[in-house]
Amino acid sequence: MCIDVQSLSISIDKKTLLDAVDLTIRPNELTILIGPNGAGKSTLLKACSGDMSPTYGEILINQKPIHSFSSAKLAKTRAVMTQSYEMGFGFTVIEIVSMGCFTYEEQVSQHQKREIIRDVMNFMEIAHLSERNFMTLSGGEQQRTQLARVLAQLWLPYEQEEARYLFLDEPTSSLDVFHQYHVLSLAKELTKRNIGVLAVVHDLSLAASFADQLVLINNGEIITKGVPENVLQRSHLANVYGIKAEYFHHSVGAKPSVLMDRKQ
Ligand SMILES: Nc1ncnc2c1ncn2[C@@H]1O[C@H](COP(=O)(O)OP(=O)(O)OP(=O)(O)O)[C@@H](O)[C@H]1O
Repeated sequence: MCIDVQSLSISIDKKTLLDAVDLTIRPNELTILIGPNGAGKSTLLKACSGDMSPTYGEILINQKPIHSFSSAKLAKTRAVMTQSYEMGFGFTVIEIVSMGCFTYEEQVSQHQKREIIRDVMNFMEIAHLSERNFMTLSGGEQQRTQLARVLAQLWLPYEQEEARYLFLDEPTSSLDVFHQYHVLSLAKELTKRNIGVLAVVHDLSLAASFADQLVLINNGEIITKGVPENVLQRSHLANVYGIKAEYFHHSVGAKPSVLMDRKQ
């Protein structure tokens, strides 16, 4: 069980967005995509979640081609948080979170759905915002609301033993330091429920602290992938970001970090 991306290429109007990408996204792992602006991270996330079609190559979810999934089956198999929240207009927080329950069928009672909504709102610390209009929230509050919505979609264990997946495009971009760690800790926690998580994160230290698999992308290609200490080598950081920086992990209990040289 995994998402298997094989020789994936995507081109639009003669521009190559992704070029021969191979990647495995495993349940029980947090995979983090890093890379400069315009590298192709969101495009790869959209392709893996079924929101964008390959020009070449194949994406298998749990051994089945992604294009063979009905939209209902896809919605039960994966949840997606994108960078834009076009659906927020005119809704309260609790209404938005409730939208995450659309995949649950008759066997889930209204009472159970209310419990799911309550639990995910508590989890994301937005219960006090329940009746607020989404458009009046701060950027961080909006992000936590959208996260609660996608969590609601995957909150109940799946009846079959199929792996599921969560896609998060820059889930920490508007969050303060506490909530950045909270959200990635939560993503990591979800991997223990047979869920594979793919997230785009710009902060290299944050990515290094949480990723089981780190994937460095530039110009639509995977430059390297693996454990953070191998990916975040000085030469890779220099070539891809044009920065002088070093990966540090001082002791087992401490989080790793990527430190920039004083002189660039
Ligand atoms: N629909 C599209 N049509 C044409 N070009 C596109 C389209 N979508 C994305 N691109 C281009 O493809 C490249 C990769 O975009 P993508 O959004 O995947 O980058 P990213 O790594 O997520 O960047 P960022 O960190 O800035 O969010 C960019 O140059 C972008 O302008």
